[in-house]
Amino acid sequence: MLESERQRIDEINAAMTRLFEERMQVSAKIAQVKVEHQLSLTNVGREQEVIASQVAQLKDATLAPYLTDFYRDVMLISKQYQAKTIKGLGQTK
Ligand SMILES: O=C(O)C(=O)C[C@]1(C(=O)O)C=C[C@@H](O)C=C1
Repeated sequence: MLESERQRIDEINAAMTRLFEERMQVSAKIAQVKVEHQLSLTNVGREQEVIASQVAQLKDATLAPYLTDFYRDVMLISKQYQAKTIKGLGQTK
């Protein structure tokens, strides 16, 4: 019971983990540019744009509120990582 569904979830999780890691690496690079140009970490307009464009790609529109929450969480985690990255800049240890 549920073996094949859990196996598929495991495969999807593995793909998401790989993409998560890649996304966080890009996020850290953005953080460095933001420091150099003295930009704030949060860009509300960009966050709205990300959510709207991803929601528009859904085939099942009933998932819109869940995908919105998902990207809100992803971007919050991204900003937490950016803040930690920035704190580490210029430190020798
Ligand atoms: O695009 C940016 O400016 C980012 O810092 C990336 C990102 C994201 O993780 O997608 C994170 C924080 C911003 O508020 C908007 C988007």
